[in-house]
Amino acid sequence: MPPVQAPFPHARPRRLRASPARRALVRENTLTVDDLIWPVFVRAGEGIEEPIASMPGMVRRSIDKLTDAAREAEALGIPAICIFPYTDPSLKTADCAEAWNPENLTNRAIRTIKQAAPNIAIMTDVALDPYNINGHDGFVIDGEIRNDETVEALVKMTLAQAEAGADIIGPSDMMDGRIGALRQALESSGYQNVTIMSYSAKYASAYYGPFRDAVGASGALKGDKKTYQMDPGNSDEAMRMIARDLSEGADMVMVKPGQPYLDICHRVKTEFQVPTFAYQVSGEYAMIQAAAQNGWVDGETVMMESLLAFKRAGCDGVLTYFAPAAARILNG
Ligand SMILES: NCc1[nH]cc(CCC(=O)O)c1CC(=O)O
Repeated sequence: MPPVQAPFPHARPRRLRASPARRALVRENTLTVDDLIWPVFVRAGEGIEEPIASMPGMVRRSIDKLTDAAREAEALGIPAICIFPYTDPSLKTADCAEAWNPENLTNRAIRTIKQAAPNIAIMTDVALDPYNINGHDGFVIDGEIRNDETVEALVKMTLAQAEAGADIIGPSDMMDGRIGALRQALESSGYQNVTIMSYSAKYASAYYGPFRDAVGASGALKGDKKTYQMDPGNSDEAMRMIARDLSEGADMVMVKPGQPYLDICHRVKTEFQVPTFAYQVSGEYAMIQAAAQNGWVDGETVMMESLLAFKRAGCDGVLTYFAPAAARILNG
């Protein structure tokens, strides 16, 4: 039944907007610090915070500095960080062996942060691109992205991350069958409590450009990712990917990018009623920062509005480079 509304002037919708108190009482959705996951970039060295030109305000940190940042995020009440490595080009190979090296940057960062900030959950990225000489998320053999060989490598990568202490595994590779393979490997290796947040509906998007600079993959990438990431024109396909990943053992699902795909977020939550997340990706962040730096928009207000929109669309949380800035505002 549609909501009953008296005719004007008995109904004046503006009455409910007439003061901050009344607006607060009837607000349907709110953003809280509990909704935030902070993606961060780690690099080699010590004492380093290196600015990322295409993501104003974001830096690549050496492990010691990243650990300080994780402690600050924990103190702000941010529930999780997500670690992405900037891999030295000399460590990139066609067989991507660095991806499952127990001593790679990500795994060392996980161990150090676990000690220093035990209450923040650590999420990782599972895909081969930071380690791949050609910048792809999967193995390239004879010019083709190979699915099944890649899944075997992702299993090794995941087990190394779980061993290091990762709480949430984030497969972002879009290979077929990887969720089932990762879940089975985690179960049989004693990691029953490791959570999988699947990048289930990940689109082949130009909004990832600044991220590829941040992890040093832009120069390496040959071609595009359209044979594994989804076509931006598709919506039903996203529902099939979500259903597939849930049936293989994903605990949480993600839509990526975020703001241009809020319709997908809403469909996922409405059709599946499962923990649903969005990734406000690097290009979304860069666009807001660029406009704010030029004085064209009020950066803080646009940031908070963009994050609230994810809640309204039905998301349980959002991966956002704005997490600390938003948390500071929310904490007052
Ligand atoms: N598998 C890699 C990965 N994991 C997260 C992002 C993008 C994040 C962002 O743009 O902020 C990407 C880039 C890509 O698929 O090319």
